[in-house]
Amino acid sequence: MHDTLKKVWQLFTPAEQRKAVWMLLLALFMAMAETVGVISIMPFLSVLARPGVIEENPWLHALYASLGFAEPRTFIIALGLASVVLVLASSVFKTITQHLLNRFVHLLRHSISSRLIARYLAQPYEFFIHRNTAELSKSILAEVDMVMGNLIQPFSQVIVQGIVLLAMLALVFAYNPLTALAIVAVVGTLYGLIYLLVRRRLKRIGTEIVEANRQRYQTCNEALQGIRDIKITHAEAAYQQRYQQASRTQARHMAANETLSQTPLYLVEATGYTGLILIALALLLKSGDVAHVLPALGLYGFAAYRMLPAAQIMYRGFARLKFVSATLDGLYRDMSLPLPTAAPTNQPPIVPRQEIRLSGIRYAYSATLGKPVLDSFDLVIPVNTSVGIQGPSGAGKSTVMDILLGLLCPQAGTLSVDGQPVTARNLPAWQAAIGYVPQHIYIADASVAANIAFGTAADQIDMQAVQRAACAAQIHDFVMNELPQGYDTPVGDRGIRLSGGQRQRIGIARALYRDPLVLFMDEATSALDGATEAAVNEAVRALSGSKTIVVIAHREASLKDCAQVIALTPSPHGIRGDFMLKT
Ligand SMILES: Nc1ncnc2c1ncn2[C@@H]1O[C@H](COP(=O)(O)OP(=O)(O)OP(=O)(O)O)[C@@H](O)[C@H]1O
Repeated sequence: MHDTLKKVWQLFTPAEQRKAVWMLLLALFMAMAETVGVISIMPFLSVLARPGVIEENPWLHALYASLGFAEPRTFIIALGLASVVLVLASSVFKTITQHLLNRFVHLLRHSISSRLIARYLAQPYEFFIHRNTAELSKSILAEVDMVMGNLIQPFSQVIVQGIVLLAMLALVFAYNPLTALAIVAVVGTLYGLIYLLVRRRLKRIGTEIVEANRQRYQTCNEALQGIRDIKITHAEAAYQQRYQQASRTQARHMAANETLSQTPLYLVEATGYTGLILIALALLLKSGDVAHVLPALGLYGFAAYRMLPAAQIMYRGFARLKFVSATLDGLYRDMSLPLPTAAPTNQPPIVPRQEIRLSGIRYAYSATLGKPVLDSFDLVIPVNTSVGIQGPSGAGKSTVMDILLGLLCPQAGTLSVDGQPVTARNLPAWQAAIGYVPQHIYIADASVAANIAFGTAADQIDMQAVQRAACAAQIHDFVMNELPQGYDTPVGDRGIRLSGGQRQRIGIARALYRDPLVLFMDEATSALDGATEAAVNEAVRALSGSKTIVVIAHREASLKDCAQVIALTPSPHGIRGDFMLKT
């Protein structure tokens, strides 16, 4: 448990840790207010039952005398009113404190999930090659909530209720130490035994629920992203079943968690009330006078009324700590991902004047570390020329492009621009100089203009640049003549309202929006008809008259205008780095 709490503590920023200490203090005051509220009824009950107690009890006597009461009846009324005021004041204080605690917990949820998404986004591209994106969404959206709901919120309650419990016990102890010890023994043994019995099961279902959640998110993601293939292959039932299985496991485990963390309440409640009746009978038999028994019974009754829920809430907090520990482990691991040192953002773009060069590149994907895709690979791209990269499927064309883009970091060799190596520090400056059209274009559910000016805030979109890029990409006429709201027309989720070729042209326009001097195109025109492809290629070349263009294409025709074509060929040893120059 110490380990779990340490992990939770480390999820907080230093400011949140300080705030947590304040919250702890507030919780302490809240518990004290609660205790004062409950205890304040005791003098009232005592005097009500037996006014003679005013003379016997020095505190009550001093109060009675100093406030100048003439008769017990008005004193009883005053005590009753004072108790009501104290209970009301304590309720107001508790409500305010509870709101502050709730605010703290929910802002913490917001802070942790925001920091988690920021940490993911700061990871190098290679991180996303290894991790399933549905799993990352699950961590940001579901697991932070799960940890907050099952751990931090209940834990703040454990503290408040723990203090209430201690205060009540102290009260009973002051009145009758033996009874207090008996309560500790009975309630402690009951909860302790139940906790020992269920904790393994809680941990197991807590681990299984992480896996069930992963499956739910992944299935949902796959089913909705691959809906076309699902429709064609009639795979709806298979996906539905996969989702149902995971969802049912999750539901069963959630229910088991609820039950396991609630069950003792009924048992302990029954034991508590049995104990109360036994104490009442014992007191009555001993004194034979109901008036003598009433204050003691009032005290035990109130103590039980506050203690049993407090003990239950504490037990539930500990049970949930066990249940959620597997989820917390995953969250803690991801929140501890190293943050790459942020490169300065105000560097001017690295615009090549002579050449872009790859030298001695070795790159192996981590899944196949022993089998590099590229080994001792060299490539020189002179500026203001267009270079084509050709080769059979799987030869490593996209890998070369990803290294040129700075998305993949080679294990050996360098990418340099005019002799200046591109490193993590100046990578943003290199990327600011390039435009890229990927093989699969991602279209956001936004307007045509927002998709072309991708990543630009809506009020900062340069419409002139949008139109210039759209004209070059041969999409301007379509946007103006056929879309109902022109550049403001929403294109639907992943551009579902557009044809493949239209999506591709939007991708090309996006790469051209910032009018980059270097343009990388990975199968960028493969979905276009011959005439449109020729027009796009011509427009790209003509756009500034002096661009360095690197094109990957399967089709010879797509590369016919390139000044040189590099053909990647797999070597007999599985190492692909040989290339031949066609001019
Ligand atoms: N994430 C990855 N993990 C492991 N291996 C990978 C990964 N991505 C690509 N590969 C492997 O690297 C090799 C080169 O892939 P790459 O995508 O660069 O080829 P390509 O020439 O662009 O192919 P295509 O023309 O089919 O797009 C392939 O053998 C592929 O299986």
